[in-house]
Amino acid sequence: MENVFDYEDIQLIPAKCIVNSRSECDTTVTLGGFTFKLPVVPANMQTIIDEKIATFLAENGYFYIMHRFEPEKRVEFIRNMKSRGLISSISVGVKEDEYEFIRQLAEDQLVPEFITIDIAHGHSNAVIEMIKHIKAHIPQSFVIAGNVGTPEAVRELENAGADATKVGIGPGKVCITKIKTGFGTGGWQLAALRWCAKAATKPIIADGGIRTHGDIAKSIRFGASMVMIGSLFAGHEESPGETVEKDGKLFKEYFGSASEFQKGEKKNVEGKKIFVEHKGSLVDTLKEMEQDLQSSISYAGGNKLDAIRHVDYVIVKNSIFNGDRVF
Ligand SMILES: NC(=O)C1=CN([C@@H]2O[C@H](COP(=O)(O)OP(=O)(O)OC[C@H]3O[C@@H](n4cnc5c(N)ncnc54)[C@H](OP(=O)(O)O)[C@@H]3O)[C@@H](O)[C@H]2O)C=CC1
Ligand SMILES: Nc1nc2c(ncn2[C@@H]2O[C@H](COP(=O)(O)O)[C@@H](O)[C@H]2O)c(=O)[nH]1
Repeated sequence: MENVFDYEDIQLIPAKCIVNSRSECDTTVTLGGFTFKLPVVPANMQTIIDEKIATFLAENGYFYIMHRFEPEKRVEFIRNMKSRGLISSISVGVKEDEYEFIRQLAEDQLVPEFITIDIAHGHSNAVIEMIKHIKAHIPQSFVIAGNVGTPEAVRELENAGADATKVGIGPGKVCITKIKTGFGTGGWQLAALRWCAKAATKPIIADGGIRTHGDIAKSIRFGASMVMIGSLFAGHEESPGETVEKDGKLFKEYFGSASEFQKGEKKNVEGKKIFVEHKGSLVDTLKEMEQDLQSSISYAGGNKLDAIRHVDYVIVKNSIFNGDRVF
């Protein structure tokens, strides 16, 4: 692999502005035949999304993926979303029970619009078999498969029938895969995304490592159709994590899906728990993300998201922040 870089190492180069106001810039994106307000999806993790947030996002035109850590609630969740005329978007694993779950959905003719296969090492026969199983039983569902970090993996999952692949092994804020295994895209997630996107014939979701709203634009530039984000969505009033007070300040917990806290046991732990500062309302963050992305589109010299895909860039190697803190 030549040129290896990450979000911090890149700056996008402005092109002549064609709008009179940033509000003219359109941040919408289409995935699986549906149009969403932002090319952003909160991570399918238990401290990031719950049924209430999923409903809010669906009602307001945002994409969401419900997590898979309360498997017994999924059927009722899909039924509820459908009864309200909302998109249902769930996650599955690859263990035996999940095969039965998919068969059950098919039998009940309960078709989620989106199914995400969510495991750590997605370049595996386990994921390939699950993609085929879903496509055999509920072919109408849009299948997102992951996570992967190489073009070979993207091709194999696409060939197995995945409608989109999710790229990112180890760049997450609460990830310790890189430390515990020595593997992953941590530290070069943006370059890995570019590498994978060159091989992809279907949409790619960039997952993990987003630390600023500008990183969303950079992900789009390097080939993502959608960006999955955990840490920036943690710590909101609405976030499911526990709230704690420390020295008069409010914090909320954010833990990894492969952490001891999620698993309830210390086995194959590849995630940790952190406390993030309370951030206020999720609505405000979504609004700010939209405004920042509208601004990115204007700097790209266009009025649609696609303009960002064509801008030039420079590699500045860790010097963007010039020693400053991000916020
Ligand atoms: N994006 C990322 O960088 C990472 C994300 N995660 C998240 O943590 C959660 C748990 O993930 P995961 O442990 O995969 O889910 P599961 O615990 O459901 O495991 C899925 C299956 O894959 C097997 N498996 C897991 N890791 C590997 C591996 N490295 N090699 C071979 N087989 C493996 C498991 O068996 P067994 O446990 O017996 O090995 C199990 O059969 C998910 O939500 C996932 O997205 C976790 C790590 C990295
Ligand atoms: N290695 C691990 N990765 C994890 C774990 N739980 C979630 N994740 C991944 O992180 C992203 C979110 O990243 P962020 O930088 O935006 O916070 C999430 O979507 C998963 O792919 C874990 O326990 N270990």
